[in-house]
Amino acid sequence: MMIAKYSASGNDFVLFHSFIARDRSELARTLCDRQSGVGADGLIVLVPHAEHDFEWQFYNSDGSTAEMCGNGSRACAHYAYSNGLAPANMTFLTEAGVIGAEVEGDMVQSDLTPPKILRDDIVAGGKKWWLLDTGVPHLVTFDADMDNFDLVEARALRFEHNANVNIASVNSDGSIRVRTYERGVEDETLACGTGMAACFYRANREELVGDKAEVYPKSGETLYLGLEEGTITFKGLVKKTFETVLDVK
Ligand SMILES: N[C@H](CCC[C@H](N)C(=O)O)C(=O)O
Repeated sequence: MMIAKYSASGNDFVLFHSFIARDRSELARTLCDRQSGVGADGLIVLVPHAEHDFEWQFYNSDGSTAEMCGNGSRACAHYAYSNGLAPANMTFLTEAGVIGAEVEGDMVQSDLTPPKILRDDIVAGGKKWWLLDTGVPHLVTFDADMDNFDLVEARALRFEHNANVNIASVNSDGSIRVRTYERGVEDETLACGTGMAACFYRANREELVGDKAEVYPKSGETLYLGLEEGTITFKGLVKKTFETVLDVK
């Protein structure tokens, strides 16, 4: 089976397509292992869908499934278009709902599911946190000192709230820096799309930024976020690192 390895702003994925949806949790753990496998933050498998261009199965590197993945959706759209599985402007089904995506060269925009504020009253570690849903759950706090990301504290909050954990800082020019501890990877990743979306949305709701912002994850790449009629648009470059034949199914 041909598999592809992609990086979307540093968040990296193994992808392939299949006619059959099956439990691939064990395969995800095997392929995503950075010592004995290909190495990735997640596995994405595209399968046929009667109404949309395709449906996907998304697995974190620990084999857990997740309803949505912002960076994965951008890599997946590029993979689908490059392999003739979908037009440049496509829709596909995730457990979070239908995602629209548009491919322009290596620049891909995903339209995420409508963001929800689940809680805005959490206090932990002397910080005020919001819990938001941008396809998956995210805790968000603002902290000017981005070096102040305590991964031990983040891990505890991740399990207490079963959510990804983000710290963000709004720059004077309205751009946002974000660091994310990712559920299911159980570590900080170089980028987390739904996490950047959650940080952007809180900053927008608190009038710290307007309806558009550049967001910089740990990888330092530039992502373009927007809020259009209640939908968060998420745009940035993706890179196909390599493709190869592997005995997977
Ligand atoms: N680890 C997340 C899913 C992937 C999210 C992230 N990679 C993104 O780009 O949105 C979770 O289990 O909630």
